[in-house]
Amino acid sequence: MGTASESDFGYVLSERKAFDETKAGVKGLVDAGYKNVPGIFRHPPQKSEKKVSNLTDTSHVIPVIDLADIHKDASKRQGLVGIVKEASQTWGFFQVINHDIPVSVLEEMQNGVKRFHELDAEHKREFYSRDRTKPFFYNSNFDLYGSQPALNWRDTFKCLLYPDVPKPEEIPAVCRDILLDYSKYIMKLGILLLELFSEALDLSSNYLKDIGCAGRVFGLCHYYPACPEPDLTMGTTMHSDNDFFTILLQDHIGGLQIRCNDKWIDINPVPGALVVNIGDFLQLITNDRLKSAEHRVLSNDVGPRISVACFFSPSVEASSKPFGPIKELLNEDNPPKYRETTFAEYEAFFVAKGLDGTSALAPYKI
Ligand SMILES: O=C(O)CCC(=O)C(=O)O
Ligand SMILES: [Fe+2]
Repeated sequence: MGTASESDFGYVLSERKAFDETKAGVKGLVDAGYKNVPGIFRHPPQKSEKKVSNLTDTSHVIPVIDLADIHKDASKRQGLVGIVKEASQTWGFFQVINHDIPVSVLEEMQNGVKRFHELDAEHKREFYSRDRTKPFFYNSNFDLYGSQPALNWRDTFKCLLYPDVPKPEEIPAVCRDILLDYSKYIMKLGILLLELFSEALDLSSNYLKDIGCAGRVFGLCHYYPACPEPDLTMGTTMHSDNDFFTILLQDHIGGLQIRCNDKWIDINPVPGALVVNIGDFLQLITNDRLKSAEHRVLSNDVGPRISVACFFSPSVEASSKPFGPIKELLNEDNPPKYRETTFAEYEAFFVAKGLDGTSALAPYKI
């Protein structure tokens, strides 16, 4: 795999394979001293869709919701539910602070992810896999063999967090303790968010939890190496998440953007905050009451950028059961907008398609 020139941009299966077989990810390219982005990572020009700063235009500020008062009294809670509802309907994204996860835990989680990705290549390659059923594995570009035109400048490890965590010996020692710790905090916050989403929909507090919206949770722990030519590639191409909702921890580097009215809006890092976003499956079961937003991550000449995305999905058993718009949310004026589907079918479609910029929800629209 030589250094690519401008002209050999494109989908070259043999080069993707050669990259895969290094089992060293994008970090391996950087360590090998690549000064140019190889052709398989070169995206068609898209950053010309200019970044929009949300600093000057207050209509583009994604809310930062302070959860400190959530258990204080009913009217405070009602107020917060209103803000969550508004943000989930308008943006599909918000940030939360005072969420009860100590900053020391957030920092150690980022450090643990960094330590894993910076293990020596020989040790790390033992964990390299494309077997999605494994409770812990790492690779680069889950959709490497998909149809998307170019790869992303990112490596990822995936760890199951609920209902089971991997056996201790299945998790590398450098991130074992913190993953086990983080999973407990994330479940608690995830259940609270499901209560708030339920209340925002005028359903009973436990509704979304009881239908299995926190049946299985896993973390995607991303490492975006500094990129020598960041304008030629992407950290993560545009997509919406294929789950009910996601709790995302991002570091201080930035680059996460959401798409709104054909503009890209920055989700600026806020110290101590977690980003929450609605996934396609919550949009489907709420019949478009809550919206999943398309988002992407720009690559950067500064790095590595670390992020941890915790995906809330149906349990393995519930993945083969049909989900459709919640009956309580339907009436004559609000007929179902989606046909029923199983999560397994939807997920298989999402994975086969890869992050090619198209919607995985569209085929289920009535
Ligand atoms: O790294 C990020 O900030 C976002 C990652 C993401 O969008 C995802 O894992 O679905
Ligand atoms: Fe995402």
